[in-house]
Amino acid sequence: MGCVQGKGRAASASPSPRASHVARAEAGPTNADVVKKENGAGGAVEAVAGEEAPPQQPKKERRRQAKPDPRQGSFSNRARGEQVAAGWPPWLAAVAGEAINGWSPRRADTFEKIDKIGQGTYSNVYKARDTKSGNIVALKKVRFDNLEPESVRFMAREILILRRLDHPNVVKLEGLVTSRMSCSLYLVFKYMEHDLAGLAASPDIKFTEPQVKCYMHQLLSGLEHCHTRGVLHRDIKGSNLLLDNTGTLNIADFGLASFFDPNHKQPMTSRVVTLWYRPPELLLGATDYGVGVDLWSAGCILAELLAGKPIMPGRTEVEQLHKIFKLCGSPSEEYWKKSKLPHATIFKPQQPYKRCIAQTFKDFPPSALQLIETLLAIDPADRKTATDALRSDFFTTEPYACDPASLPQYPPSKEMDAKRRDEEARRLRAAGRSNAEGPKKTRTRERPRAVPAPEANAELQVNIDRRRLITHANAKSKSEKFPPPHQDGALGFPLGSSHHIEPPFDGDPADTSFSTVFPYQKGTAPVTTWSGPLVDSAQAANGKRKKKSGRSSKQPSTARVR
Ligand SMILES: Nc1ncnc2c1ncn2[C@@H]1O[C@H](COP(=O)(O)OP(=O)(O)OP(=O)(O)O)[C@@H](O)[C@H]1O
Repeated sequence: MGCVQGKGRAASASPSPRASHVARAEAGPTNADVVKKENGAGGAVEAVAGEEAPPQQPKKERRRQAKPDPRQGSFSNRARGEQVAAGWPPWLAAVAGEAINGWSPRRADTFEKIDKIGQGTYSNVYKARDTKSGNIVALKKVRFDNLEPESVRFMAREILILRRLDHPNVVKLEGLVTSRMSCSLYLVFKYMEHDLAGLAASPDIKFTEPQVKCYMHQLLSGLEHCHTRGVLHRDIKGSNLLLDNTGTLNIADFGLASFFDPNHKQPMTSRVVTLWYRPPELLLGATDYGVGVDLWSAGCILAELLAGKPIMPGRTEVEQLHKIFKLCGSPSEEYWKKSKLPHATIFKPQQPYKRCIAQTFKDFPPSALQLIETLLAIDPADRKTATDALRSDFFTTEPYACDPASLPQYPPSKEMDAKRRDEEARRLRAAGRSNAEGPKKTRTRERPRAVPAPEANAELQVNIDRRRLITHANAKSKSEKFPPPHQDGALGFPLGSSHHIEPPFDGDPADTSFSTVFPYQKGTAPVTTWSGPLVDSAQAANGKRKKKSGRSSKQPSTARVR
């Protein structure tokens, strides 16, 4: 992209002293700053930079911001100029001024890359050493293929949200790495050794009830904080729940998160949340939703931790809704009427489904079952709040949650580690050694992967296009000087499943993938088919079966919502 590493005058530490002031000033949403601006039909996302006024700006400057340029946000030219002078790249200052306000960029050469530890839809994540502090950190490199302002605004939204949050169970953004001449950006986080998906999928790990309570308490505490600060996470799943070796859980990956204000509702996209953890109202096209979406995902995780496997592993949106109705019952007549969900006419089953959570999870502890019943309520209003969940019998009756520090120290178990083990096992099998020591030695079980939030940022066409091209690298394990962002290219394979199976929605006798009784004990989880395609609900409902086709399976819905 023609970027060269410049001698950007980068300050030594980030956040700068002013940053903590900014963080304080950002404490808690106000009507003015909770301005969720997802795009309208086919439109671009409004400037994230306009979402909140910079704290403590001189009056004159605030007056000038009264009529902000909607494309540029409310940040003044002077402020942008100062940011560029401080070492920020102009493309970032131009559209993400608010997000970087008060911070100074860290230089890439002050980090030593150790390993690639994660790959997301929009990012590569590296373990690195901060040569200034000596700390081990995670660097999330956000890919910008050609610096489209919309992509940058999305990333700015993630940064703004992260800066608004400050809680022991929410990942903390410690700084940003870039330079004036760079085309990319690294987000610096504390390094976390595990993620809950990795641990839960490990055949050697079985959680006790106090351990499940410990993880759930931390998850719900983190969610309570997000929700009271006006943030919906919108992608709660095991691989986004990071754990360190002290047993602390951090909610991570705010790439799909959004500001919301229950008193000033703005329509939001329904195309968020990874499929297995996506609540029925989103599958039914709701654009007016709230904390219930995260609580549903939390309910799925609670049941998964107790059952030892994902409880509703749908391959398509249609199948997901079917699994939900079979387990949680179909919505009541009253709810169909009240909710006015866009896809109600398409998906309303002819015969109502009866709720059978209690029978399905009959071996679960009663207080856990009670909480699952609440969190997996079909009507989001019945899921109540994270605060209510924290006060439930599940946490106030024995056995109590264990102390995080008493949790065992686990060997590496990240999705990436598990993927490597799977790949190694596959390689050995392919080499004809499957009957010898291979599978025994690697002691792995292939992990199914949940379909990520479909068009994660369904709002953003450029990101959808990019997903078709995303590539990944074979991680190197040697420690090396961290390259400047612009030299650290993305590599690899196109994302997306090649399978494209659309099960019939109603009364499908072929659907044997869902076991209806879960013992409260982690058994050997079956090898489950992975990520299904993301299908357009309307097409699916029309019963169109698509052939195996990577491209069509990744076609975004053209319907867009704000
Ligand atoms: N602070 C951290 N410490 C250790 N590993 C991390 C950290 N942050 C992220 N990772 C790893 O990198 C992976 C991808 O990170 P993240 O989920 O933030 O990126 P993403 O591009 O938004 O991903 P996705 O497409 O899954 O939403 C995580 O699943 C995790 O394994």
